[in-house]
Amino acid sequence: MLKLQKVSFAYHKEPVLKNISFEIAQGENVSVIGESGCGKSTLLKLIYGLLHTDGKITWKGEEMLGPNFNLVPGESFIKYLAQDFDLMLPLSAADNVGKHLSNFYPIKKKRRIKELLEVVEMEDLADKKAKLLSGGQQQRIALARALAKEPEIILLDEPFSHIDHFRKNNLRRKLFAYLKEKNITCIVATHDSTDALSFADRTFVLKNGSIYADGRPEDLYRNPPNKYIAALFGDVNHIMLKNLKDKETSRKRVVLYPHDISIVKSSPIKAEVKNTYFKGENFLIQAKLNGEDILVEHKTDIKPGEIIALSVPEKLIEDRLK
Ligand SMILES: Nc1ncnc2c1ncn2[C@@H]1O[C@H](COP(=O)(O)OP(=O)(O)OP(=O)(O)O)[C@@H](O)[C@H]1O
Repeated sequence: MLKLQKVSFAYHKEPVLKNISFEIAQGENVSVIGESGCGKSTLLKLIYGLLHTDGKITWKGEEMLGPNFNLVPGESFIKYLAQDFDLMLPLSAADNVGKHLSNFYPIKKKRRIKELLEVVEMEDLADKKAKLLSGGQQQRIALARALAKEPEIILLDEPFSHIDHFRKNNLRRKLFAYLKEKNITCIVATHDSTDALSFADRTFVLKNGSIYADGRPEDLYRNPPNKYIAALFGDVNHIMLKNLKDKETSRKRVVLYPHDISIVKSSPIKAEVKNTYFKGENFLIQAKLNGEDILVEHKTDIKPGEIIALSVPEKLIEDRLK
């Protein structure tokens, strides 16, 4: 188990992380989400041992003492994939992957490099120099290198940020299945809601230097406690209740995703369409509801200027207000 107790950190005066405590089980996949600058990378660097904290970080009961006590910062059983990939550019893709593997068993080493290149779908480019690879290809090689020595914990900072959509989904499925199979504990700092929703066992939301929410991704998505959390998963509305409910007088607002709101034949809730955006399977309709901007998902295009009637299930509103 990875355990953090009262971990705080400041680069200068202002603390970036304040009294963070949590436990992560071996083999668990945790995603860390939060707005840019909230401290996701800093948290990973603290766990890896690049930054010092007065708090306590333990793995399987052993305290990790951090850079003030280790000659070479960074724990050997942890791999940290930073946002800059730190590859050896003159070396080939394969040599980068095998950089930390022992030369004592050359056949074993070759087999391991091949296995890893397959995981990141880079077998065809094994002999190409890293400097000649694209950003996404370099990122995949850096991922393979991080896995090479089978770490006990892997810390991934925006691991798919340079990889195209087409490849990303397949790579994600392969990588996270591989980590589960090997029981490698994984923490992913990400802006990408798919990383958080589809693959994580648990999601931490960071805000103002603290763990603002800690839960199953499904629960955080379905019942977002507030707009900040809902917005991390995509477009979100924060609508005045009185614009949705007759006789409502309070100033309460409710968090609703665009797909929570339906366009119906008739209803007392009327809005004027301002813009329509094609989103593949659906259109995102931007409309004005009593002066408030509202986003609604709909199967077909609707022209600006048209008046639409909207409906939201009562039960959903009640649940979101709880
Ligand atoms: N080396 C540094 N020196 C001083 N301040 C830093 C340093 N690195 C980060 N910071 C500051 O610490 C805060 C947290 O940064 P961090 O990189 O951990 O955030 P993040 O959530 O990972 O951001 P992003 O999502 O944009 O990658 C930011 O305000 C940032 O400006």
